[in-house]
Amino acid sequence: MQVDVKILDPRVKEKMPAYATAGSAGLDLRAMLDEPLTLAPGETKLIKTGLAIHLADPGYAALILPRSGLGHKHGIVLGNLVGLIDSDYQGELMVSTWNRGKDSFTIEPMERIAQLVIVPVVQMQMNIVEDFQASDRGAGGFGSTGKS
Ligand SMILES: O=c1ccn([C@H]2C[C@H](O)[C@@H](COP(=O)(O)OP(=O)(O)OP(=O)(O)O)O2)c(=O)[nH]1
Ligand SMILES: [Mg+2]
Repeated sequence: MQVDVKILDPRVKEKMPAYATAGSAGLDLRAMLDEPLTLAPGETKLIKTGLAIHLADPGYAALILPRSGLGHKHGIVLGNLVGLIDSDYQGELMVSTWNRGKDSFTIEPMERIAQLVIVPVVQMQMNIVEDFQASDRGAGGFGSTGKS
């Protein structure tokens, strides 16, 4: 799918986000920092990516997700847990970077800090009803089907 992209930081041009393998779902986003940024345990900083995208079609959205290595090994995840990029958003993609770990972590300029995934979206039209047609599950949830 073709998406309009604006490059807001010339450094992006040298290292354009790319799918690492043919089957990759995510494009890695880089930290457009001027100097290394140390995040103390518990600290959150909004980091620029130097990129803007305009999906334009409400049938799509983009998600910003953590990278598994950074998240699992170093506790570097997202302050908003998941970033949701609306199809009509035209501003710079920003990564809320949260150190949920116990140690300080330093992010280097241009380091790949998160990944962007395009997903299909369905907007719902609300059909208001008094009762739902019965389903097997009904209102059961939160472990109602047991463990094994
Ligand atoms: O990690 C993120 C999350 C959001 N955004 C941008 C794109 C998104 O379309 C816009 C609004 O995001 P969201 O709707 O999640 O935030 P909000 O707090 O509801 O702000 P708004 O009132 O602007 O919708 O902010 C980012 O750049 N990075
Ligand atoms: Mg919103």
